[in-house]
Amino acid sequence: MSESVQPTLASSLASVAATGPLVHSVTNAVTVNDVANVTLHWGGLPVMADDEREVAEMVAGADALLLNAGDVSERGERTMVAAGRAANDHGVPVVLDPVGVGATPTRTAVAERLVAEVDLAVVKGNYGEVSTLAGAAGEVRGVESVGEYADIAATARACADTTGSVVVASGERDVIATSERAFGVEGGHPMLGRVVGTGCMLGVTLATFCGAVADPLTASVDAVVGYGLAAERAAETEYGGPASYKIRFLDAVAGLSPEAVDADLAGRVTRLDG
Ligand SMILES: Nc1ncnc2c1ncn2[C@@H]1O[C@H](COP(=O)(O)OP(=O)(O)OP(=O)(O)O)[C@@H](O)[C@H]1O
Ligand SMILES: Cc1ncsc1CCO
Repeated sequence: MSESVQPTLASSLASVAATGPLVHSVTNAVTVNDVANVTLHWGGLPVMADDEREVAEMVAGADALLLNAGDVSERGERTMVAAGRAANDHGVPVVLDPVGVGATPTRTAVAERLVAEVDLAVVKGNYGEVSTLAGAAGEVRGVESVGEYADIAATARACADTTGSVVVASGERDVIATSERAFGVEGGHPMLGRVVGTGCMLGVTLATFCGAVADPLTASVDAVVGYGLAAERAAETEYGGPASYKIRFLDAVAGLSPEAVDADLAGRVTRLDG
């Protein structure tokens, strides 16, 4: 049995526009500029503070926190734990992107510590990362998911159970889960898979929506649907390859105003069994 869920993207975009959420990202050096720009293009305000002395002060005034574990270091781990705890103290929603968890024991230990010590609103990973956090067999090489995932819906629900958060599992088809329910989201474009950092940009997109929309599941569904829509609009332009596609994608995000969103997004989000 499956049922459709109607996304509320226009309403969430209007909330982001009205709030202009300050999104504090503790993130990796590879994709930091793309993460900052996509935050701004959604209508949020990016800040990348990552000094251990400053993060608690900065997050106190933020609307959402992204913890992206793409750069593991002892200092980075301490910074993320401090930022996460401060966010919890101030009721600021936290999105965790456990980049590369499962690739090395060190990355896995850092991600597991963050899950244990920080209350998370959303965890976003590719299929391999989500499977690793769920305790299922996941295959992560570097930061890429490489394995076969027969029942990612059930695995994402198990991950939601383990982490106590909404889980977004990215791949050819994104899956969004709580411990009770899982949804599949149609849309997006294969070009996203050819650009480094589209997972990181999805993570901060989730944080931006969480900074303006109170319910993390609603924020996640609308963020993933909006991300996919922007990817499709970018693909309709005349891009020359992955590099220019990324620029078109950022432009498409900036162009997605509430008025510019198709009314009919029905059928994109489907309840999954499992
Ligand atoms: N083949 C595909 N078709 C459609 N969308 C895709 C495809 N591959 C990836 N995507 C989209 O790209 C985005 C990033 O997902 P992906 O699983 O590649 O993240 P990731 O491995 O964490 O990325 P990165 O490490 O480069 O930041 C998601 O929105 C996902 O839906
Ligand atoms: C390639 C890479 N390595 C660490 S973080 C990162 C960015 C994509 O996740």
